[in-house]
Amino acid sequence: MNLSFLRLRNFRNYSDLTCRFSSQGIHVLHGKNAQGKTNLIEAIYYLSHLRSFRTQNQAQMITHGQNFFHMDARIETMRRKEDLKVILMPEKKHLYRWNEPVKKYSDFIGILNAVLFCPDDLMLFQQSPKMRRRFIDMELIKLSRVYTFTLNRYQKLLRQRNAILKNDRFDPILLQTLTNQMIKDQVVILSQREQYLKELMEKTQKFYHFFSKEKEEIDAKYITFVPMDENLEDSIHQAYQKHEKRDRLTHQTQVGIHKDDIDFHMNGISIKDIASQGQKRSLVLSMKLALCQIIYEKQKEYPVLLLDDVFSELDVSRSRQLISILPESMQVFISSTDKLDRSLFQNKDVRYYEIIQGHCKEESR
Ligand SMILES: Nc1ncnc2c1ncn2[C@@H]1O[C@H](COP(=O)(O)OP(=O)(O)OP(=O)(O)O)[C@@H](O)[C@H]1O
Repeated sequence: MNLSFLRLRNFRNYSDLTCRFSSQGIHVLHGKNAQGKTNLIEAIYYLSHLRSFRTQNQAQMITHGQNFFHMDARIETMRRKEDLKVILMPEKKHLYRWNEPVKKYSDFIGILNAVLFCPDDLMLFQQSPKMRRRFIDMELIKLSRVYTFTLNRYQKLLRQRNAILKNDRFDPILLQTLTNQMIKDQVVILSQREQYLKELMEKTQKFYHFFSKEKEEIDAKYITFVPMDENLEDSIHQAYQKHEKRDRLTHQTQVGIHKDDIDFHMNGISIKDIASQGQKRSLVLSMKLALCQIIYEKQKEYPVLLLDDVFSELDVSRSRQLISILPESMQVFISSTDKLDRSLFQNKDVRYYEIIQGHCKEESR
């Protein structure tokens, strides 16, 4: 999969930018600080996820003094071409595929499948459990329609259940009906989350060893409120029965997958307590490469890989290792303040784009 064309209007410091990219190879976006390199990476990420990795407030992405942004993109996959358009106004978002409006975000997310590494990813281990659940959900949403549907329904039911619990004179039959559906949904969500994490970590471990040459055992445990075994559904039922009194007292659903967490560990010790910044960086990069591999195995083509400022803290040997394991057929965007010497890329196909104050100029090869 690749992004072959991008036009941005009123997006951050790009008033009107048109770019064409080759279908594979490494695209180096280089330039001084505050010129718009990360803004460009953010725009591509946004087209894939309909959210930014830098802000919750999407209106911040609209150029100061304007009241909308406009993105047009051409995505090419092995099977088809896609024309995508997003128009964002402070209160509204309009999505189009081949100029036809797209009503549901879930029908748009993942048409462009982009995987991002950015320096803030290193916070994953320190952040709240919510961010670690999101780390899994963001990818499963793109990989499985059943997961997306089930997770959306679960979240809706959870809101309804909490609303019912806030009313002292609620209908117990309605509460039980909602609870039963939530239990079934959690069986699906838990199974998919656990399976995905297992696959991700198996692949991560291999990348980590190759990439960093370190011998540590890397793993992750999915932490939930019930044992993950063949009696999963019964165990969830029992947990809900056990907590029903507390749920009523606190007017909140006390147990469920909305409280789960992931414990990443190295040689059996929690990453947040033991790993150096360099080890965390190698690990997160390995997870991103593992994810690209999972996507390739499921969809028979690589996602677009976005590496924001990846080399600033990597030593030369790790930088070379990283470049050497990037698959030839994957389209990669790398932002950097340095122009990154061609020799770093060995024999890889590399193109340079200079970013200066919201303009992007491809350099002749
Ligand atoms: N909504 C906006 N409207 C106009 N300009 C904006 C907006 N948001 C950010 N900018 C501008 O974008 C620039 C920052 O761009 P970006 O974060 O892409 O920098 P960068 O090239 O990645 O720099 P660095 O190497 O320092 O990370 C700043 O000049 C900032 O003022």
